[in-house]
Formats: sequence, structure tokens, C-alpha cells
Amino acid sequence: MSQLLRATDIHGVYRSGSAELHAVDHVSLSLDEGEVLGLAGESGSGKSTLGSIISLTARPPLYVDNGALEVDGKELMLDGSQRIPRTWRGSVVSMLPQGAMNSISPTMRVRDLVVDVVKAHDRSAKRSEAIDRARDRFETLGLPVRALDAYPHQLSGGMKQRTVTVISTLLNPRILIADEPTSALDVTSQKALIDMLLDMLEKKIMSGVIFITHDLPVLRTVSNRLAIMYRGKIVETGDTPELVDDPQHPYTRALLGSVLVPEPKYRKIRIEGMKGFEDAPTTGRTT
Ligand SMILES: Nc1ncnc2c1ncn2[C@@H]1O[C@H](COP(=O)(O)OP(=O)(O)OP(=O)(O)O)[C@@H](O)[C@H]1O
Repeated sequence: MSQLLRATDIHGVYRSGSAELHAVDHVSLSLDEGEVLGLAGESGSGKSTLGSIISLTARPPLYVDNGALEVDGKELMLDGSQRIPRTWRGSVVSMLPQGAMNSISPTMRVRDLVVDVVKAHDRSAKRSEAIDRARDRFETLGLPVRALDAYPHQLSGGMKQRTVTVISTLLNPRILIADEPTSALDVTSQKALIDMLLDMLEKKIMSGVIFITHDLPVLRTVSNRLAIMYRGKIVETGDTPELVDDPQHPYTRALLGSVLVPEPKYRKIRIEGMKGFEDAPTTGRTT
């Protein structure tokens, strides 16, 4: 696999008056073409801050003191010495922020949000073109096109999250950074979102994903590689199965050890398949 992203020596500090918090402390990471990199660590370890720096959405009080990104061989310094080209945000790197599905305006239909997102990157884009692009994308991914006419409250939580994910990738970014995209979802919706992300990667809607979560079982399913963050630093990276089976850093061991597993007597219990409607015995009850 060829390298898609190289982030080097990123240092991000929250500053307020004389107080400073070094939330991302000289971190480097890479992402290969077609890869899902899981970024894990406990709450407050700096995952979202790193995600916002790499997606070029860092705002005061967060300041990037140092760091560089290289995407497709093009380098961008993040320390303020270089202006961020308009084309990078959203079309090279796109961020799906934590809680995005709850921050959509309740009075906007999904299609109006689509138009806003496309126009924010291309003011000359026509409304009809933006909606057509979204309609094509929904069809390609097997999502119901009627969701475009809905208001956010008319969509289920899972559908809302899939919708914001599709909207945040309408510009075909090279890299998607998804911050806790599955945290507020039930397991069925989590699976649907993960399947959709993998389908999007296969269809090359984006070329790589950084998947941020503290949910290790989810990362085990979705990521090829893991990077473990602790107090602003990446303490260990590795291929997901190897890292999960044989963690080297004490913090990784502690993090993996903190995942709740069922007690031995429940571990082997499997729910038996339910009979289909046709073969189910009739109860004689009518509903
Ligand atoms: N706007 C802010 N101002 C000051 N400090 C902040 C701000 N946002 C985050 N921090 C601090 O930066 C550190 C890293 O936070 P960050 O949100 O990046 O961690 P995280 O690993 O993503 O955690 P979570 O999973 O809870 O979102 C924490 O100590 C947090 O309190």
C-alpha cells in the first residue's frame, strides 16, 4: 500500500491567558491508501484535538506550534508559517466531528444542508447540481434518497449519522477523519455505519480513514492499524490484530484490560436463531 498521509511532529497547545495545556505533544503518524487507522485512548488523551489539527479545523484557544502534513507528496506546514490552501479543507481532508448528527439545524432539510456544504467549497456550484450529487451518492451507497427531503428529527439516529457522513464526503476527500462516529448508536446502527464506511473506501469515495474512538471493540472490527494515545502522545502503533493480541506498552495493556468482557459462564452462551415467520408455531392469537 502506498502512503497517503504523513503527519510529522504535531504539537498543539490550548492557551488561555498564561495557562497552557499541551494536548498534542509532538505526535507523528501515517496513513496508507485504503487504510482505516484507529486512534484510541481514554477521554482527554488528545484524540479529538489531533483530529482537528490534521483536518485543519483547529481554532483558538487551540494553537498549532509545530507540525507538517504531507498528502500525495504535497507538504503543508501547520505552524502558521504557510497559509492553508482553501482546497485542502473538505476536499483533501474532511472532518466528521463528534456529535455532528446532533448539530444539524432542526429547521433545515437535509438537501439544504447539502447545498450549504457544497457551496461553502465552491460558491459557483448550482443548487440543483449539489442536490443531484447527493442523490447519486445516496443511490450508490444504497441509502434512501427520500432522506434528502427530510428534516433531521424525521431520521433515526443511525440514518442521521450515515447522512452526515455522506455529506461530509460529498467532495471526495482523500482522507476522512471520523471522531466517535458510532458512539451514540445502537449496535445495529454501528454496524450499518461501519459497513457504509468500508463500502465508501472500496468505492474510493475517500482513500483513507482515521477513526477516532475510545471503543476498542469497534476499532477491532473496522481498523487495519491502531495508534494508541495517552496524555497527548502516541505511545504505540501496530497492525490491529497484533497490537490487540500482544500489546507492548503498559498503557495499551491497561486500556485493553479495561474493556469489559462477559463473565466466563456467559461468554459461551449464544442466542439461538429465531424461527422465520413462516415456520414459527402459530399462537392462535390475532393482533
Ligand atoms: N477548548 C478547549 N480549551 C481548553 N482545553 C481543552 C479544550 N478542548 C479540549 N481541551 C483539553 O485538551 C485535552 C485533550 O482533549 P481532547 O478532547 O482532544 O481528548 P479526547 O481524547 O478526544 O477525549 P474525548 O474522547 O473525551 O473527546 C483534555 O485535557 C481537554 O480537557
